[in-house]
Amino acid sequence: MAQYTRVSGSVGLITLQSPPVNALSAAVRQGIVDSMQRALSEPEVKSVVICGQNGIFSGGADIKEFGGQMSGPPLIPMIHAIEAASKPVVAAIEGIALGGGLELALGCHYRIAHSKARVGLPEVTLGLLPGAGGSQRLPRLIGVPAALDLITTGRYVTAAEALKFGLVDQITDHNTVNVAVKFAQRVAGQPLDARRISTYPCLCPPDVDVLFEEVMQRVRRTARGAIAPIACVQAVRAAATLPYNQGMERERELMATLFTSGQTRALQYFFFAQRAVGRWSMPSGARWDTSKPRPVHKAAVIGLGTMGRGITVALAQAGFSVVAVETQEKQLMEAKQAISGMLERGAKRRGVAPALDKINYGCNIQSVADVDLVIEAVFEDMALKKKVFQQLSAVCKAGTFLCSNTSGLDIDQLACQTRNPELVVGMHFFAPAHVMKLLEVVYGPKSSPLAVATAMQLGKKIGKVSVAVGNCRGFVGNRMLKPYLEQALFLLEEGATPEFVDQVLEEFGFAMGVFRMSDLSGLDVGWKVRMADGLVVPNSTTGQATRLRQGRRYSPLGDLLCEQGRFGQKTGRGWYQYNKPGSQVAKPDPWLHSFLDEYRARHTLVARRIDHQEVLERCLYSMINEGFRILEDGIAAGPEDIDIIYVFGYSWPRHRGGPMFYATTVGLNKVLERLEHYHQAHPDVPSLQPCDLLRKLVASGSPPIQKWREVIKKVRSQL
Ligand SMILES: C[C@H](O)[C@H](C)C(=O)SCCNC(=O)CCNC(=O)[C@H](O)C(C)(C)COP(=O)([O-])OP(=O)([O-])OC[C@H]1O[C@@H](n2cnc3c(N)ncnc32)[C@H](O)[C@@H]1OP(=O)([O-])[O-]
Repeated sequence: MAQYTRVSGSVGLITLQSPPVNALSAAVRQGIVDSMQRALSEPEVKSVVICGQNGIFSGGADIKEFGGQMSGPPLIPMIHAIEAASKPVVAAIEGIALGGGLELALGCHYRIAHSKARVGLPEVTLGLLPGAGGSQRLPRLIGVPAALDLITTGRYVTAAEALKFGLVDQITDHNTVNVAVKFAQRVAGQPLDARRISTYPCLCPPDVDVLFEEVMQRVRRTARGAIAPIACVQAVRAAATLPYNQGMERERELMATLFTSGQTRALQYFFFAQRAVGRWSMPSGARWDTSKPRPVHKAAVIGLGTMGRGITVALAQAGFSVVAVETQEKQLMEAKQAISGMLERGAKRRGVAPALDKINYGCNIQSVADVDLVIEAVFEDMALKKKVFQQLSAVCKAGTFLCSNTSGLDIDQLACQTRNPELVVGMHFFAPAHVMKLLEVVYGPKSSPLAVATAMQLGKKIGKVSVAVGNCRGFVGNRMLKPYLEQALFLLEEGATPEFVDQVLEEFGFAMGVFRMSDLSGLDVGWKVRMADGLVVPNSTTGQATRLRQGRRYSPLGDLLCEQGRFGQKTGRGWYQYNKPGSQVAKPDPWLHSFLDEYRARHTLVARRIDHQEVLERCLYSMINEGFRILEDGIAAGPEDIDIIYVFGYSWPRHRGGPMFYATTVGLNKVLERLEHYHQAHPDVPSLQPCDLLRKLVASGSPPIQKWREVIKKVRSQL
């Protein structure tokens, strides 16, 4: 709701009251309409101030209302009435003014912001556009180029930048509401026509058509199939080319298209999923709100290879003191240089001083004796990691948390090497560790809720989206990646090419198809894991046996490439060819096509035409099926955990919500039916055999994804 009070005798103060972010729900909108009527009707009131409770102006329209029937006064006429008001209305912006919240402020005649406030129109991140006049008023106020930037990116701007844009009229370090009330008293009675933004001409730079073309090309290139960024450009173009009312009509049309699109539903689901993963729980019943973390002031990183360096930078940039240990002297010197460079570049981008003094380097593990938490990032070898955990357990002070950055090895085996296995968890970062947002926090059977809570909080403090998952081979992300990669290889055996498979997956929205991604991360990484698992039969040339492992279909294609030193970008040859080792531009390789033809001939495989649908269904449904197995095993507490992991860690297109949400858009019964179809065709591929949980969800009428946790709980209780 919104509270109306009269202050300083002549100022009507309207306070938005809907914690935690004063979202413009139906009740808040009704409160604003009622309060404005009172303010305009009371003769003593000469001007009005709108502010938000709890130091927050407004987080915008109430996203929770989008799924249902909209009720209460609509936003657009409410804002029009404020703009048309006969008394000056001043917005007092504290904390944040986002989306509809900023659009409300743009309807006011003046905007006063606190120096720490941030404003923005992030609707595009929800698959929408500023649909309450923002796409028409903002270009008129700050110009087309700046408006295009803010609306197509959804980025927030600081109060200082907003003042520079002319988006706010004044910023203050003092109590913003008091400053706004004084300001409102000062402007009372002054003419307002020149303060009604909708009446402003939309000033365009001379090359405006070129600008729109450039922005549209950039947006189309980076959108990866998302429709909202394109609609945002079209809406601003309407502001630049049409009178205000016609522009508003165009905004309404575009918004209506987006509002009913599957993409905004996926992005709204994703918005709340991002918040849901913070409310973690473990099968033991331990939860985020019952497990208090222990503060970490000083951390250590053991092993300064690529991952160790990124983790050290992430910790130092977040203000933690870090002891960075690398036993190899030469590696240590190279790491020191690399880390300093990453810190300096990062600091330059953010306009702050590099946190070089936060790090103490050493080559002796003794130097971590007094830290609160250690992250081990040595080579992905169990024997080596066990040795490190034994050393750490002997060296570290009592109570030190021991964490491993392993990407899939057994956390419990590492915990058993220590005096306090309850203080051991996995902290699985994604490369580059100082850039990628995702962190899988992996708990083993002995991990304590205290250790999980501490790792989750540390993840949040270093700017990561942390997801708590159980201990199993590959955890969640890499476990689901296995059937996805497997199907891609089988499709090559049956007639597809890497280019075609990648094209289908990139059109679906992945930043990189499976084969380009494999070349980037290095084919030898998986090869070494398969060798350790005894799956690789060197120099396997012909015969069915080479394509079966324990009765399961297996494709040795990746092994055969590695045996020829084709590790991907790092060797200049992989599934694609590259100009030279390390270059990133993938080009189709005729050698690989003839290699595939010979391989099929050797294994009496007849290539057949494979279409888009089959590539998508086999690669994605096998991954989704593994997702259901993970939920059934309790390794992930809910579908949101899996979807957040895949969007932030594996470039699953955000506008498709994530693998599990995508399954709901296809229809669980369709996913089940197609898996059954493919499993029938490939009975020696267990990852295509539909998971029981999927069958149970379909049998119970395919409940909405928000209801799956209840079904999972019931299914697991029957296990
Ligand atoms: C017409 C108009 O053009 C269009 C159509 C629109 O206006 S579309 C809407 C445009 N607005 C946005 O995109 C801003 C979305 N919000 C945020 O970016 C962030 O929330 C935040 C404001 C920067 C605060 O971050 P935080 O980290 O301090 O807390 P939090 O955990 O994120 O949020 C705290 C709690 O508030 C809930 N919440 C936040 N914003 C909300 C919103 N706009 N509607 C409903 N709930 C919201 C959130 O789910 C969480 O709930 P719970 O999990 O505790 O139950």
